[in-house]
Amino acid sequence: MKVFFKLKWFFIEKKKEYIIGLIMLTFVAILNLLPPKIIGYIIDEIAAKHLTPASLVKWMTILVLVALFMYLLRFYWRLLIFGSSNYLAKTLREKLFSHFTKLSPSFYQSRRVGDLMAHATNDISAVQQIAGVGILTLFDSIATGGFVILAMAFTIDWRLTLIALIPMPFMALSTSYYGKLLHKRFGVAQAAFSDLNDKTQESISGIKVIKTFGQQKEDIEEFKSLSNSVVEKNMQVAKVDSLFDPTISLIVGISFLLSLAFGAKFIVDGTMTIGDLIAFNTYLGLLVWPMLAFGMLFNILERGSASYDRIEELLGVPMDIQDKPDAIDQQPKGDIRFELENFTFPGEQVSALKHIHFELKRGETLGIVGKTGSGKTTLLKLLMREYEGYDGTIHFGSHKIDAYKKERLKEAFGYVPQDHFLFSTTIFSNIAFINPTVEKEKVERAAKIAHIHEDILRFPDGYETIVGERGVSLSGGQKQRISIARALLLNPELLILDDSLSAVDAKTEEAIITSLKAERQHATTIITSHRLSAIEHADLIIVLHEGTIVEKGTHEELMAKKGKYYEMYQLQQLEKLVEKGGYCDE
Ligand SMILES: Nc1ncnc2c1ncn2[C@@H]1O[C@H](COP(=O)(O)OP(=O)(O)OP(=O)(O)O)[C@@H](O)[C@H]1O
Repeated sequence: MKVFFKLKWFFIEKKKEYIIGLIMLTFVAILNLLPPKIIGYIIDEIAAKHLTPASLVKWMTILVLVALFMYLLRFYWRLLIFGSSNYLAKTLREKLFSHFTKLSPSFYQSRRVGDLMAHATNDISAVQQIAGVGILTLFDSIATGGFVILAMAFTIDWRLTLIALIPMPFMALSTSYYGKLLHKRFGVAQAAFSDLNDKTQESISGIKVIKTFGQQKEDIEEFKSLSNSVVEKNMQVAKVDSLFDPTISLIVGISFLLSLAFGAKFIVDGTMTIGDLIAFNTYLGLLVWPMLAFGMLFNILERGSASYDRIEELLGVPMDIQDKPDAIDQQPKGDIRFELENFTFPGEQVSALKHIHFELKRGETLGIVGKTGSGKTTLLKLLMREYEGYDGTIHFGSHKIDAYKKERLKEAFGYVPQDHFLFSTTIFSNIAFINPTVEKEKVERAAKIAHIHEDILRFPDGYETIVGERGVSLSGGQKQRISIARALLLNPELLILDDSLSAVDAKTEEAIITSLKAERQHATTIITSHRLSAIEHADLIIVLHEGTIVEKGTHEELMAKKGKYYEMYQLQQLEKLVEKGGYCDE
């Protein structure tokens, strides 16, 4: 029942609908009492040979009118109560989705997508049940059941009512026991469903890899085994679920038996009429649903409460990085200054970055090179404030990055990540992602700087060509260049290319870099790369090794130093030479 209290905010919001709906349900419950009473009365009239055709027509008309009125009331309460429960599902879904969009990368690293999807579907529908069927069963088990019992006791016979109610405590005990069992098994079934969801999501996303390695059969087997596990766990739920109805029917049957035996005795004693016994038994029949509802209520509340707790737990996951109360509502502009002593990822022992000190003037280009795992992306993530908790400071313009509102800070970046992502929509919409109504000329201009315009014109529908699963397949280099165009469209204060030229050939790389230099003379650019040709032109180059800067300077300075950069340069020249078959055209 505590879950109703937890959902107080929703019931208050929808109080009008629930109050009107429950008033209608009360009317239905009261009107429900009339037919048995009328039928009992008619039978007694028949037995006493008092029934006239006129009174029969009168009672029949009343019965029909009662039925019609109940029909209308039942339609409207369903509309109000079940309609509101849909609204609860919609509100929770939106809250959850909006919260998901604000959570940090570390949250997504620790949670499985399949799990999150299961929460957003199964758990929400279990909570929705509380506000719909849950309210109905609560009302029916207490009010409808209560009215029927009162009608039996006060309008027919209180002795027989007490006798017929003897088996009831057993029902309360068994439903509560089944409820607990169900809660446990439902949790297990839910976990199995999450695993299956996860597997499906992973298999569909990784279908190319699965096919390439010819692992379809193994994948299908694994899927089958998870699917079987879901069925098996749900069977365990169904077993308990299936015990509910027979148990309740058995208890109701005992009630009928008792009422028939003792009712017959009371008729023989002359303390009860046949009509009364028939009316009593009809009431007892009306009691079956409230009793079933009582059992269902436990079930719905157990499931819904566990689901609501899980949803609340997710909604309670704090956004890792929050704005300060006096955060600056202004987009940062200007020089970038790193004075970072140490950064370690949450839960890790070893530092990912140490002693990172450099300054980049507005409009300059920074090149970051280093072996894989040397900390290039981590440095960028800190600059974009995806992680905090480091020793030192990072300035952007005249303030530290954490002094700005996060939204405003983000606006300053045009970030092209290593693992670029294109949506299954048109090329135009992919580039115009941040501003779908932008003019075509601007999109084309960005595409020209990223040297993808010509490629796009060659596609069947030009900029309207659909990419991804529903459309054309693009090469890695084309995808990278579309991602670059997307970032360029923002005309960002700081453009970040995180190894974003790795899949384009050397000539295209050079052309892109030349256009970027010409277009972005007054804005800052950071390029990380394994290939030195991508950063050779930079105003400042830093060489990272095991999370720390081992060299920094311009290309010429670093070459003159004959250190790590020089070694990398020589090695890459040699590689180029080998690729060309041993001839150097310089
Ligand atoms: N979220 C994380 N949690 C813990 N460790 C991480 C996390 N992200 C990266 N690391 C670790 O930090 C180190 C630096 O990783 P980073 O991605 O910055 O390297 P990189 O230089 O960008 O490599 P690459 O060139 O392969 O992209 C690596 O050892 C990596 O395993």
